Amino acid sequence: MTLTTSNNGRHAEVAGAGFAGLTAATALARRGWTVCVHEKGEDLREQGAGIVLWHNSIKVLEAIGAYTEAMSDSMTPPYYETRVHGSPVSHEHFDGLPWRTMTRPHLHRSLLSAALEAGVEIRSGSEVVSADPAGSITLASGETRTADLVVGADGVRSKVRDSIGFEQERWKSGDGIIRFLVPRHKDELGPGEWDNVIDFWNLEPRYLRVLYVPCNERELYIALGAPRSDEQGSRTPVDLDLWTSAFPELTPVLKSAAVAEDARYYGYQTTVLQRWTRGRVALVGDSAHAMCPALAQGAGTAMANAYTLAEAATGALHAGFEHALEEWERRERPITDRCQQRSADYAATRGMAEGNQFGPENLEAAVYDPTSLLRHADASRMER
Ligand SMILES: Cc1cc2nc3c(=O)[nH]c(=O)nc-3n(C[C@H](O)[C@H](O)[C@H](O)COP(=O)(O)OP(=O)(O)OC[C@H]3O[C@@H](n4cnc5c(N)ncnc54)[C@H](O)[C@@H]3O)c2cc1C
Ligand SMILES: Cc1ncc(C(=O)O)c(CO)c1O
Repeated sequence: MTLTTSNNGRHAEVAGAGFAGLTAATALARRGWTVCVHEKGEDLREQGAGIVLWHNSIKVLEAIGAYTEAMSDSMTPPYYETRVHGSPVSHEHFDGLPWRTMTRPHLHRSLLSAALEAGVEIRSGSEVVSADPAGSITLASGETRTADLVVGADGVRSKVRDSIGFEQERWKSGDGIIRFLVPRHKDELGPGEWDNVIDFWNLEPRYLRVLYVPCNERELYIALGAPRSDEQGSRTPVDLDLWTSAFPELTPVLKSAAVAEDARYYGYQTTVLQRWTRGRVALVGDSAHAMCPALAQGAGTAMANAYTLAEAATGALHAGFEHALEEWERRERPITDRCQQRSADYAATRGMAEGNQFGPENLEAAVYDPTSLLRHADASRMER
């Protein structure tokens, strides 16, 4: 079934069919835009493991028609637990704030269905090589396509961004992780609260960490953290003896991780741009603000910003279009900047190991509702 929306005469070209690109495309199409998404990969799918979403992106899923599918086959764990050297340090519940865990392929499929239902055209095997702020993109095939709005959602190595020459600072953190989706192994894990998210930290004699995130009854996301400089800890395939000696209680799931194909170590990285927009081009997601995952908000802020971009671009008058994009950045960016900075600080200090870190400041991005028409009025009331 395709939604019937009346065409508003505007056209968008989107680079990248990741979480940010699909969200922007769907939100635009539901507002009457014709939208073409270019994905350089031959397949429309998301690799990688699991993801934690919070209220901000859950609201976006609702607003773009992806909620029902995303909520099926996903879960809200009872608690977000933190343990250091095997001892519990916190059990967080977030006072009823909605949050959800799921696999990345599941989130991607849910967004893809919503995009197709909204009438978005998606071209796979179509790489964007450059963009022009006047409103066009050029593909690897040599074709140039014009648009009222160009969305650069082409990830951390964005060609839309780099072809235009957005000023940016990028840095790598000392830590990183190897991610896996493995079977739950609930029976073999023995008694315990295995439906919780459990962040297992070992800080002595060396930093090794396992973030345990159940995604549904069958699938478990685990992220194995170690410093880049630790050759043994960052090695793939993982060194099973090292990991089971550090986390013996997780032996059944670590055994599955050790035989996974395509395991890869991801070093944390941060990208901060001076501006997210230039002319008719707007960047969303990792192309604009790649962040360390400590607060689990990379995709959440990407989806929130993609949604509000669609809203701002739709409301913009033709003559004031570029100014409207600048205004969008001015309004929406501070929350993402603060979240990104906090995430980088936590990655540097490993401070999440203290537990009980999801207080009001760290949940700022999660609590935000990018779909609320009252949100700016709320924010200005709070500032006063
Ligand atoms: C280890 C780790 C754990 C994380 N955990 C969480 C979490 O729990 N919660 C959370 O919210 N976030 C998390 N994140 C962040 C999240 O994964 C990213 O922020 C999010 O995936 C960014 O989405 P995106 O669409 O901007 O980019 P991407 O997912 O990178 O998508 C970009 C897409 O564009 C395509 N592409 C690239 N170049 C081109 C081109 N030139 N032309 C056409 N297509 C192109 C790519 O193939 C890809 O499909 C985590 C990140 C990491 C590294
Ligand atoms: C949900 C989540 N939180 C925190 C981290 C993190 O590394 O700090 C990661 C990746 O390991 C996550 O996937």
